[in-house]
Amino acid sequence: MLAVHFGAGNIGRGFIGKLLHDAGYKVCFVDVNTEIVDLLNQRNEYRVVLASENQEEVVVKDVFAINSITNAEDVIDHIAEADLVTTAVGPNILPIIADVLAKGLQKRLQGSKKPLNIIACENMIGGTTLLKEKVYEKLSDVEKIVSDQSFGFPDAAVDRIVPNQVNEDKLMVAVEPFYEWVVDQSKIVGEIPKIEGITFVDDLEPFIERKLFTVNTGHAITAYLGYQAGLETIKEAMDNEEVRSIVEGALKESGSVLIEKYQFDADAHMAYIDKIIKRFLNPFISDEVTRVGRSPIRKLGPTDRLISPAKQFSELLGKEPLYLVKGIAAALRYDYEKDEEAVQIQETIKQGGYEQALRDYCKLEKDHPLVGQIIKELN
Ligand SMILES: NC(=O)c1ccc[n+]([C@@H]2O[C@H](COP(=O)([O-])OP(=O)(O)OC[C@H]3O[C@@H](n4cnc5c(N)ncnc54)[C@H](O)[C@@H]3O)[C@@H](O)[C@H]2O)c1
Ligand SMILES: O=P(O)(O)OC[C@@H](O)[C@@H](O)[C@H](O)[C@H](O)CO
Repeated sequence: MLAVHFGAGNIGRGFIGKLLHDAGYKVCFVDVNTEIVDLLNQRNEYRVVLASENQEEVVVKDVFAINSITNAEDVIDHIAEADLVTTAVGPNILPIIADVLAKGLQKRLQGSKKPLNIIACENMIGGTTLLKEKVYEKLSDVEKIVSDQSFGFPDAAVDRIVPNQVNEDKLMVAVEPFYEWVVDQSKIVGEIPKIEGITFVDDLEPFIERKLFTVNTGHAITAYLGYQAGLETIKEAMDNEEVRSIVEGALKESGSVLIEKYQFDADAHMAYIDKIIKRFLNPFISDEVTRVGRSPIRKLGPTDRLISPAKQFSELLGKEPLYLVKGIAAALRYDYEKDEEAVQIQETIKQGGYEQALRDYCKLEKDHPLVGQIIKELN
């Protein structure tokens, strides 16, 4: 069995590639990073180390890689033959890979009639759906009709903290022990792939919102407050009492939305929050606040981890989200100069003030109650 996986980065190698290998797939990584592609082809294996007391290590074998910039035709040929396609490239890159993916699917339609599932493993609501839209923009009307029968585009939620890291062995990747991969079963075509570690569900929405509005809401707020306090890592930020109490407050707020909306058991959800906070405090992981805070325009988007739970708290529960607002304010203050999106937000604020940034990036109009609350917090 062949799996084509776009993105041989932290999650690609440290999580998805490993699970696919364990399930018996030969993994073909597609990336634009020449050094990583060459190393994968020289060794055909890499190490994954668990960031825990025992530092257990496994070797992921039977892998190779293709550079999609210099070797797009090869990527297309492999998609035409693949049994599964997955991605972990980052939400902003999905529209870019859509081109080569569409060409691979077009080629496949000329030959094999084997069904194929494509799963985007990105931190966003509807990642695979977005990828499908971008792919379909490149197909003819007839190809779209055949594709509807042959190709499945299930959305997914993925959870495993894999920090940026510099290791002597450039292919090695250290990952936290915990992981969760949930896939929307209703959109699968053909047989359900047998991959240990994937939970297939009929309704993904509660799972993706629970993950994004707990793990990623808490993570982002820790990062932005930590940055503001001059701290470098997520653990350092969580060790700061003030940061921690704001993060805990924000997770109670997003939690009350999730409990109300999906009828989650309140005690079980509090246990889920506790577990996540412990993961942020993992002493074997050093995760920079600038990685976790990366791309603040994306993170301040209307359906993402900060604005969506705050809006739902305000609109669904009719209350003011005190702690989520503090997190949003910290995100708007994030001025890390090596992050292009942070620089762009600061420029917008300089030109048009906070109201303009809230309108442009968060899609919050002036009369939304959150706008006044966020600006009050910023002032
Ligand atoms: N790291 C984590 O803790 C974590 C956990 C869960 C989900 N995620 C999600 O997984 C995705 C990847 O995150 P990551 O942390 O692995 O990032 P990363 O930067 O380590 O990996 C991304 C990889 O994509 C490659 N890439 C960039 N453009 C490409 C292109 N056009 N074609 C093919 N490959 C391309 C990069 O070279 C890089 O190797 C993101 O959506 C992220 O939100 C990350
Ligand atoms: O990947 P991002 O930029 O959407 O978010 C940064 C981190 O919060 C994220 O990568 C987490 O480590 C991950 O989502 C844990 O499952």
